[in-house]
Amino acid sequence: MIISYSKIIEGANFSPLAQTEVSYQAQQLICLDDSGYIARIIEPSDSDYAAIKQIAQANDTLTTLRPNQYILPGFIDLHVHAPQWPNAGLALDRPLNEWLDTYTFPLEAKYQDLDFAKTVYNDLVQELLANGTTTVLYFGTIHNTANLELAKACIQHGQRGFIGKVAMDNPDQTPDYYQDASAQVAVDQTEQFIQQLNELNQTTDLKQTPVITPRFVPSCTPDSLKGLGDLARKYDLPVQSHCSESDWESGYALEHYHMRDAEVLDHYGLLTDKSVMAHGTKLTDHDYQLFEKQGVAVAHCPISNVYFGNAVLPVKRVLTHHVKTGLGTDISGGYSPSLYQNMRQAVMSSRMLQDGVDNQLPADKRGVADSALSVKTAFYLATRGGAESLHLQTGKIAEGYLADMQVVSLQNDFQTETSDNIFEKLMYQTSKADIDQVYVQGERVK
Ligand SMILES: Nc1nc2[nH]cnc2c(=O)[nH]1
Repeated sequence: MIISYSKIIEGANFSPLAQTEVSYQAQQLICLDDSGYIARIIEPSDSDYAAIKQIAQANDTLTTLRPNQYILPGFIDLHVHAPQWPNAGLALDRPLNEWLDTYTFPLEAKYQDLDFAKTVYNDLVQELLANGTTTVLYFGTIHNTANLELAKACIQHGQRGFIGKVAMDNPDQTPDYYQDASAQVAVDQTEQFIQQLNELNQTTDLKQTPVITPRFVPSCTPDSLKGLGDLARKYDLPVQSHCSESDWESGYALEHYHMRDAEVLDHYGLLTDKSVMAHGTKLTDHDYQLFEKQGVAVAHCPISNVYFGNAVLPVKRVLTHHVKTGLGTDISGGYSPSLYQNMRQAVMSSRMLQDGVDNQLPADKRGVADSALSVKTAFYLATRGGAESLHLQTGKIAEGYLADMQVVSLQNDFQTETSDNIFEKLMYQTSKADIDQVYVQGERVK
């Protein structure tokens, strides 16, 4: 049957097939329905290709790509601190706890100023979209009015946001100018934000999801962790936190709870199949087993981990344990808003893990065998890995998936005889300026 679609994009596309495989199609019609899904993909060999293309041309709903343009799924960033955007690129030479106290908490405290919040959040959301990122898992601040501004910026500019009011009530680990006044306040404000966001969602088709967000074990008290675990269960919502990010962080849990920090979060009901834990550089095999059992995902933040992680996350090992894994920029522990840059760093860090870095050691003692990631796996993490972590039907160019896509130009188009060459060049050479179009749920947002 010949039907018309709300938009059709004609061109070549790459899409993840599996953790180590990517599919390439040289020419297809990607047909979108009016709820923002890919309704149908039509091959040039299909008998109705020409007729459907002609209808779209007549309706002015066809976009035909140039020969050097490629469609990719939109990226999913699993870890962004929205309020830290003004600090991107600053102070990365300090250890995590010092960086938080000296640079991060003073900046986050400023978001009681709504004008400041609006300015920063509008800029950040547009910047991430311009970099091809269509869904983001955000930490906000402790301030609900500012967190709502972040949600409004996502709606206005057309990005799918998962947004958490940050809970941090431990007076020993948070400054008095930036903390929740008590565990009860942290939990009540989190519940209030859930309700406020649900109300805001009545006004839009692009739903923003509230996320339970204990900052990390050190900045919360046992009472707030327990209250937040109860909320996660009551509302069946995603949870995000930092877990085993550094020697200091994992040491804190051992010293104060005599448990690993993953176990502390699990004890309070915060590890569920909707939980996304950032970093995890210090997780053990025992923790991976716990994550697999509970269905917890890891947000791998390869740039940030170079500065604060104290180790390289062995992504292949994590995947071998069947732990869902995606990528995060961790602005501003990571300096770049681009998941392309993070895919590259994921590959580079994994190769350094495999070879080792101490040139005084013999080759066979220097590294961790079988650690190197391919760029195809990095692409998987930025697309399907993120989507699986958030239970989203996206991250793939396929029928029945959300039409979250980016159209990228390959400028340096020498040596492009094979689709693998084209794919590798796109992964390693794309910059923001090469991302020509971005679609979220079928709407063009760049
Ligand atoms: N990278 C990073 N780690 C944290 N641990 C607790 N808070 C933070 C943060 O803002 N950034």
